[in-house]
Amino acid sequence: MQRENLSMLCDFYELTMSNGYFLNGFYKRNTYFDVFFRTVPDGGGFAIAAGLEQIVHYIEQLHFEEEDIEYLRSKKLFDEKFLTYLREFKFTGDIYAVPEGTPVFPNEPILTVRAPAIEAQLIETFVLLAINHQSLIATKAKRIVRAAQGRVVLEFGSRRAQGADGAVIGARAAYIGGCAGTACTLTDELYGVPAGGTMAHSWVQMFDSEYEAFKTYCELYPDNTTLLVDTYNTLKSGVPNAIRAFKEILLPKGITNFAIRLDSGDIAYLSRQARNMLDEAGLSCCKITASNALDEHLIRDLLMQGACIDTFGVGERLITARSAPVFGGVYKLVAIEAPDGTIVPKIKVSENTSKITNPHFKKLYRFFDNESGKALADELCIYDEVIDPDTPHTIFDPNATWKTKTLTNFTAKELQVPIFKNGKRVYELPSIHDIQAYCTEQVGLLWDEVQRFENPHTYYVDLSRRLWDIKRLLLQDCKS
Ligand SMILES: Nc1ncnc2c1ncn2[C@@H]1O[C@H](COP(=O)(O)OP(=O)(O)OP(=O)(O)O)[C@@H](O)[C@H]1O
Ligand SMILES: O=P(O)(O)OC[C@H]1O[C@H](OP(=O)(O)OP(=O)(O)O)[C@H](O)[C@@H]1O
Ligand SMILES: O=C(O)c1cccnc1
Repeated sequence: MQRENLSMLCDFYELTMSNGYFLNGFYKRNTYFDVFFRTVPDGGGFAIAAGLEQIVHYIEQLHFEEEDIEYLRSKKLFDEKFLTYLREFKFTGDIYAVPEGTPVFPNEPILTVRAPAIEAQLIETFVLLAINHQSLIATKAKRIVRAAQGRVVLEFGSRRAQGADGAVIGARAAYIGGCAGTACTLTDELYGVPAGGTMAHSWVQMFDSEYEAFKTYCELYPDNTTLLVDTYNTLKSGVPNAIRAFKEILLPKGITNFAIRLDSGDIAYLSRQARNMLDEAGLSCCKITASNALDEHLIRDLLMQGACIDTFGVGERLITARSAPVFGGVYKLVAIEAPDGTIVPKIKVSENTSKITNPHFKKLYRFFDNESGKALADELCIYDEVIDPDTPHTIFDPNATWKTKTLTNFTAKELQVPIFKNGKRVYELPSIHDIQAYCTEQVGLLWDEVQRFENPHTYYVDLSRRLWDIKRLLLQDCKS
């Protein structure tokens, strides 16, 4: 969380390598690292980038305390001069990243670090954990929200999250992905994600009667009351008692924005029956919330069954991204600077061609069709390449180079923006509401074929001709 110093939250090898860089004279050598991922969770067509704000806070407070240095000394592995260097350690490099909420695709750099070797190495673990966690949850939330087809989705998962960060930061990411709010109070206090909720079964059980429980709650919280109707018998007692409480307590006050919540049983059937009962009682204003181990598949299924649901409360399957709980973002060295400042591209080779990295300090462009406004393809270019939108631009599939497409009436947008320059922040963090709105807008610019749940079209992430040539030469020259 943003108030803690998390400099020691790194894999131990970052420190042993850094000690080695220090002793081998590499530590002033500028390096370039890219963060990218290889597959979209759940077989989706796109992911949502998130986690940058936590990285910014982390970088800004990056330093080692005396007690950290004492701990490292106790390991008897680190050179005294390295430990002295850590005393003054701070981040002095550059970071470029796509803004949070941007739809992103496999193999493109979400974030790029240019920094002296030790600095770039030491931040690897935190940078990856922030992006991997929040991008995972934002991507899952976007799927769930899209399945709800405009209905409200609330994040209810804190109690089932994997730890405090999983809950608090996870709820932040869920909001970026389009949830309307969260049950997590701390996420509201820290990040301004609207917190709210309904009631638990314990409230209903506490009173002598269900009606008394409902009546008391309506009197206490007349605005936005949601009554949980499944503690005893949803249709025989829960809904009738709720109708009575609404009519006796809220309607006379002119209040009409209330709801019931269904949390067990056949939600499609119960919601249709409850809707009929509410309508017949003249309470068509009453909304219906549903919860109980929901996810995008169940929500789609419920809607296909004609469920009458206005709001979905989604907990465990969202906050743990249960169906695909790993966002495989990686942090790879793509270039180093020679002592004269020349940028030397580096590649990581693999038997598995999809794991071969894209070398060099790069730019990431997204092309939009000027007529439809839709995103056409992304292209990775060398850092000094400029794309002229007034000249036709031919892109090609890097894995099947004969497949080409020439773009004419297009806009080219650079996706990464500078976040840090020489260790100083140059980026103003947007509000969480602006991030959510940006995410909604940008996802709307993807073709439906890329957005669909099953077997989406693969969105093109191409390499410029220059980058492709450099990659090919590096692969030819590569020495083991
Ligand atoms: N109509 C439906 N179609 C598909 N899935 C549903 C439907 N109604 C409920 N579910 C889902 O079925 C799962 C289990 O519900 P089930 O009725 O077996 O248990 P429950 O209602 O939690 O039981 P309990 O009464 O003990 O709380 C939940 O994930 C729930 O969201
Ligand atoms: O199922 P999820 O998607 O995780 O949604 C959150 C669940 O948490 C609550 O149940 P819980 O049994 O923990 O408490 P309650 O019955 O006392 O509300 C709530 O009633 C939901 O069922
Ligand atoms: O407010 C709610 O209804 C709620 C909050 C957390 C978990 N389940 C439900």
